[in-house]
Amino acid sequence: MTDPLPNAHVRAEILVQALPHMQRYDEQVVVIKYGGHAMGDQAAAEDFAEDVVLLEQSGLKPIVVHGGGPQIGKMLNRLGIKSEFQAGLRVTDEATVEVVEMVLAGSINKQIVGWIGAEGGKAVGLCGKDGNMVTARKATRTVVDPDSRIEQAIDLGFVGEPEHVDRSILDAVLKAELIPVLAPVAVGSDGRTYNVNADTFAGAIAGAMNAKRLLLLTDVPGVLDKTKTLIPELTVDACRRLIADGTITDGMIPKIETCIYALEQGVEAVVILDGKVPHAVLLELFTDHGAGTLIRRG
Ligand SMILES: Nc1ncnc2c1ncn2[C@@H]1O[C@H](COP(=O)(O)OP(=O)(O)O)[C@@H](O)[C@H]1O
Ligand SMILES: CC(=O)N[C@@H](CCC(=O)OP(=O)(O)O)C(=O)O
Repeated sequence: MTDPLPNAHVRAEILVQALPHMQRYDEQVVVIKYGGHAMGDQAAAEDFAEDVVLLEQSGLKPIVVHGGGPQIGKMLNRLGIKSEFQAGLRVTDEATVEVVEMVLAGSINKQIVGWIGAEGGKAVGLCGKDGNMVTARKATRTVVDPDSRIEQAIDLGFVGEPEHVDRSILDAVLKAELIPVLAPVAVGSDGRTYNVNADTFAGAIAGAMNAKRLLLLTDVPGVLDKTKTLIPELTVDACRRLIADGTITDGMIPKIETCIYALEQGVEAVVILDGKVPHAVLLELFTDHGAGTLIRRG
């Protein structure tokens, strides 16, 4: 007979092991970045919301930062606007930034707030523009022309890089025992809206909040080697070698750059893990074996 409630069993088993781990995290901030790919699975999304509520009830201070790349892509497609990426970032013109804000700070943000509410938690959905929480400068990138090998600057439009995080709003929200859910949209010194990569945004939040852990939930088990086997633990130096030899590519590059930045800012450890695994967050924080790839300084 099939188990009618397999995830409830997973959760119960995890909770038996959880107590000593909970003490380790007491009152500590944990930033959880929930990627757009991980969000696609409704059952896993509900488990995710349940985990976030349980963390808050256990005395931790979870902060959720969400992405929504695939969902933005779908909406742009419906509106007949072409998606273009350069160096892993969405080239964001006036029309695109409007859609990005609508999808991220509008529908996805409120959907996650709703999931957490349905699990008995109280979440507050914000973006970086609220109270000038996250200010951004225009992102600059260069690409090397494959034929001439000449480096060229590329204009990404309204793509931002976090410049300053004002933690006072987040402190107030956490003090009120509410769960912040943040969309990676920021404001520039020119008052314009900037689209920030969600991993980068999560790293800036984790750094500013002196988070104990930054968890990056994606759609792969963690960092994989050339044979597609999970690497359970990596140092910063090892990550740099894997980027240089082409093992780490595409969307995993901004994730690793975020990990390195967060560790430099004092975050104790960063974990990249599969958000589609039932109760991935609880497994990582509250069991001995953890999940995904743990990245430490060194
Ligand atoms: N070495 C690697 N290990 C795991 N994933 C990798 C690696 N190199 C590149 N990737 C790619 O990075 C993707 C995760 O980044 P991304 O698609 O941006 O996720 P998200 O939407 O969760 O932010 C994986 O689905 C995979 O295709
Ligand atoms: C500048 C830039 O690329 N911004 C991203 C923001 C969303 C994001 O990062 O979502 P995921 O985490 O699901 O990939 C974008 O427009 O797709």
